[in-house]
Amino acid sequence: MNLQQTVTNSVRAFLEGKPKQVVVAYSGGVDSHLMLATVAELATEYPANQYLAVHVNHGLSPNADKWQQHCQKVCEEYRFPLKIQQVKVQASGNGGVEAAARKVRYQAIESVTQHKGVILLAQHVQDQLETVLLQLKRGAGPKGLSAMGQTLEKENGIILARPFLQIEKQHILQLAKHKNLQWIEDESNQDSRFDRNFLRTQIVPSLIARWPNLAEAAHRTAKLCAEQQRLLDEVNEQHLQGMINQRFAIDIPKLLSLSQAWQNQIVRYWLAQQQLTMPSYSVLDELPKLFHAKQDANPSIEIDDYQLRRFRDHLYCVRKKNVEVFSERKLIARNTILPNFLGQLRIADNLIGELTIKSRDNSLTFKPKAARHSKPLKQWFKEWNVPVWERERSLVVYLHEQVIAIVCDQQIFFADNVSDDVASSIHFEASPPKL
Ligand SMILES: Nc1ncnc2c1ncn2[C@@H]1O[C@H](COP(=O)(O)OP(=O)(O)OP(=O)(O)O)[C@@H](O)[C@H]1O
Repeated sequence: MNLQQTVTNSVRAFLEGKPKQVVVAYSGGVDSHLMLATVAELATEYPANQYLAVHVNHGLSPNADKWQQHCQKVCEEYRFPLKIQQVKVQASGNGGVEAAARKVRYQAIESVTQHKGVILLAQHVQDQLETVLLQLKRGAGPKGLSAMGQTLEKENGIILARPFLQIEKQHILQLAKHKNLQWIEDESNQDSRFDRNFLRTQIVPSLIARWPNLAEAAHRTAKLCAEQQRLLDEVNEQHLQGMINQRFAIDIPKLLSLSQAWQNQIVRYWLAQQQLTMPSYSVLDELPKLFHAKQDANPSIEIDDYQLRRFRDHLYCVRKKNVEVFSERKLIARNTILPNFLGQLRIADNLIGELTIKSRDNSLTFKPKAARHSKPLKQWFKEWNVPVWERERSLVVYLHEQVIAIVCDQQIFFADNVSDDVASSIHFEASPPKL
């Protein structure tokens, strides 16, 4: 098979099947330009798909606007629809500006991608080698060494795909030159203050000169680690299911009945299920103190933007900024992601624009459906055994001026006077999802 065919086939695999939205993450660099060119060529063969290119303008480089114009020009030539996403990058926490830019970039691209849509990213096998090396530098275990997967279906139903992950950078360059593509060079790629650039410009070339197959070998290691991690996660899942309550809190005595290594495994798996940053091993070492603190103590462990807390022999994970500023919002979309990990509301068309959600008002009296007597909300929380910090996170759903439901802690409660029609038009998915 020649190079052109290899590249075309690697992309084709993601365009086949049921019609879907195909989103090309287009930076203007050579890799994603070749991706765009390949998709543009194949699009006529798969006309039922919906196509879109997205360029994220981070505004970080003095050339950012020129790159944006370049991407607009190229997409016009291909007659390929393009969406420009302007973002603001605020460096904070681990990884500095690079990590912050990556995070907002993915969010910006996903925000224009539909459920079950595929985002095509143009990372290649040398990028994979760099990722494995960066993970080694962090002392990662099998999960980190799994590096980038070829396909990943995210919790929000969006698929991240990397068709070029087994393709050599030099082959991408060769084909791009052959096709006479005009791409931009990001000058910051040469800045070796960034770890990835340091590896790319100063380390990887000499490693590849000595071991030409190293990138492929690293990709194989990543795949093997991902496989091991999947096996481990199957067992983690079984353990976790046997020890979590309705609020996704871990039963501490059950956890402590396992070996230390499994305890660490399960806590890390549990946090990963909630999409939270992984704590370091030194933080995990603090857990026994939390587990064995006096019953009347209120201990907590701080990690980035969340806390681990113990409440009635259960381990809870709580966002530090407990109440996201959220005073009132009219629901104008069929799917609304609620703040504070409360979950997602799905609303039938007839109720869109009619419903409003507001933060909880303490004075509210609410009567859950099927309850016989109306009681203050406070009372319900007590009866449901909702920890104090979680009470702050509930939201009230209004239909016009009437309270019809309360979303609280992985559940939605409808008021008694709500008709079955209205109640069945609102679906609530808890977050994190029940596994
Ligand atoms: N500003 C951006 N807008 C849209 N997609 C982007 C942007 N930056 C990167 N991407 C996507 O993420 C992938 C990985 O990013 P990375 O920074 O490694 O690539 P790059 O070197 O900037 O560009 P390229 O891969 O196009 O040569 C890119 O291949 C591209 O698909």
